[in-house]
Amino acid sequence: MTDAIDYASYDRIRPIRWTGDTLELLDQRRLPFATEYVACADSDAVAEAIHALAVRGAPAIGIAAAWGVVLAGRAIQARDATEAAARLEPALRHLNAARPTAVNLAWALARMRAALALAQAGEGADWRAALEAEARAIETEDLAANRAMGVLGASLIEEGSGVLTHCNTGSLATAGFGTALGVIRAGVAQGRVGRVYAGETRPWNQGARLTVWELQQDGIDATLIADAAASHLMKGGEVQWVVVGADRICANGDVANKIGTYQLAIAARHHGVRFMVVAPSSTVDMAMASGDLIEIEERDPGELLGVAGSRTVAEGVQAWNPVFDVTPAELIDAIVTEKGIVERPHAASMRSLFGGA
Ligand SMILES: CSC[C@H]1O[C@H](OP(=O)(O)O)[C@H](O)[C@@H]1O
Repeated sequence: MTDAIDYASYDRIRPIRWTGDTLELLDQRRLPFATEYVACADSDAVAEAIHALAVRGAPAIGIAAAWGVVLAGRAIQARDATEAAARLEPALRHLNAARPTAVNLAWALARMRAALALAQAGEGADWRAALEAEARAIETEDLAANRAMGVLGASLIEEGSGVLTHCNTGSLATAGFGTALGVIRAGVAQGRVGRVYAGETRPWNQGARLTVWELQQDGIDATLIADAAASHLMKGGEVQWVVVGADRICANGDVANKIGTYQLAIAARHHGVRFMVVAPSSTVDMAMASGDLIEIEERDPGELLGVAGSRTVAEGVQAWNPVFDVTPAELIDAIVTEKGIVERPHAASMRSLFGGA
């Protein structure tokens, strides 16, 4: 069934470009009406781009941070990998502080630290080359994982199904092809997904500005709905699966994802719609026991007070802007990763696929 998928045709959108000297990031604040790249010449610029959502999406921010470490390595002098590790630590901590919820950021930085430790063991081998090789490996592994998850997740979906997705989990949020959007792409190619619905995903509108634009580039018809229309859509029987991404998957199967995911899971269970979470194993955090321990990022309330720069709320009104929530494992029918599928996840089934912390 994978021969139905022309993966190369999904590679048109490249949110992260390493030029050899700088990191170019497709500015997702400007999409879909302007295609502009932010050129980052140092790791601080990468950290700022991650915090400002010029680049966003759990896997994508990990990949960008890895290249940020490569840029930091270009900016220091160090006799060997041991000295480099000490001199680079402030830059890694600054990158890690850019956003708290997606574990992929910390996971990628831990991979970069490990690459330095390995170079250290190699008696001061070319540690800059080791960092660049690791950043490239993180990126290529993510693309391979997405392509594998696409087919794996699609295999759960019966022919002609309707699917609702949330936020953006496509090429813009990853090294390519996407996580939940990869399942939708594979499912459409195989005739398993017949109808695609995307929630606008207030307040940053990742669904309205990014997901339906990505699918349009693929020639895939998607219907945009207001977040508030999701339960009404499910009640009408048009949707058999809700398919979403993740920012952190805990040891007991609880999942942090874009705000609004939790209420989609509640509505899905009420209406007999199945709920699938799709994420690479770099999003699994077996060291975090449950979702109530996850730090939920709260962003500027101003993101709620207007749209595209024009204010929609009266002056002086208070707003609260948590941008993630936690869906408990008992509301999830399947967690799909490149390592395999955990159906009806719980601590034991998570351990059997991912081992202990
Ligand atoms: C495959 S992206 C995973 C995840 O990241 C997004 O958050 P954000 O747009 O704030 O970076 C969203 O929660 C996606 O589901």
